[in-house]
Amino acid sequence: MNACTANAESTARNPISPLLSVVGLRKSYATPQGPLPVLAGVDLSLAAGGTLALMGESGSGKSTLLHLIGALDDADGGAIFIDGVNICRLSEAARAGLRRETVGFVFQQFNLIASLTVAENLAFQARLAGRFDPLWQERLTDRLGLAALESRYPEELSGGQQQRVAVGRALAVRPKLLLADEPTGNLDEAAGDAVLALTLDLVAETGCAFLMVTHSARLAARLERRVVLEAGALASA
Ligand SMILES: Nc1ncnc2c1ncn2[C@@H]1O[C@H](COP(=O)(O)OP(=O)(O)OP(=O)(O)O)[C@@H](O)[C@H]1O
Repeated sequence: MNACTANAESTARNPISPLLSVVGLRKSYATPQGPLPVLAGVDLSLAAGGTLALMGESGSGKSTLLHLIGALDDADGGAIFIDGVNICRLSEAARAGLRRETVGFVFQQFNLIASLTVAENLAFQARLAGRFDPLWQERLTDRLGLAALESRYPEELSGGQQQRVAVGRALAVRPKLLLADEPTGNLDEAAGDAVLALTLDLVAETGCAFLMVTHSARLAARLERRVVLEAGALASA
């Protein structure tokens, strides 16, 4: 049982909660100078199908928060409910299942598998999750403008093309929540705009919730809501 489990609310499932609900989340890192507090009681909620931009200065803890929501790291206290389940109370195996099936990730570095083609990269997560759907893969490939590139390898793609594959790979699983950490941070403005527009279209089509970390107020304005992380807590932007 981790500290997050010990401090979380006792109710494991809350049927009326929004898709994502973060309650009093706390996280510090151990450093040689002592604990570095990063999140000091973060509260956040996101409805199914909603889109939210997470902003804040460099080092304010945006990636830390995203990693906790994606069950990539453990909190020190508080609770994170996804679809009514407090993920802090899950076993490591159940958290791995959540990362595979329920939560999709897109990172600034596209993180494609170099030895796999575009088509194989697109299908990779869905096959792992036992959710490969050839019709959905075909639709994603078309919608993302990747049909002519299916047999290429990542090194033969532009950054924008690679990120479109990464978005498709995450959505091929039909996750309930898509988390993106600066997904356009390595792209020029035109390519970044195109990737975000496609992502928002597909997110709307699948009905999944979308939480995106960005430094760009211009891109954040494309999402329904914006919050800013400051001094360990969130405020509306
Ligand atoms: N594993 C770690 N160990 C110690 N300190 C860490 C660790 N990971 C992050 N930090 C520190 O925690 C703070 C928050 O980092 P985080 O990466 O979450 O910020 P961020 O808002 O995403 O920053 P950026 O916008 O620059 O990506 C920073 O001061 C960072 O140095």
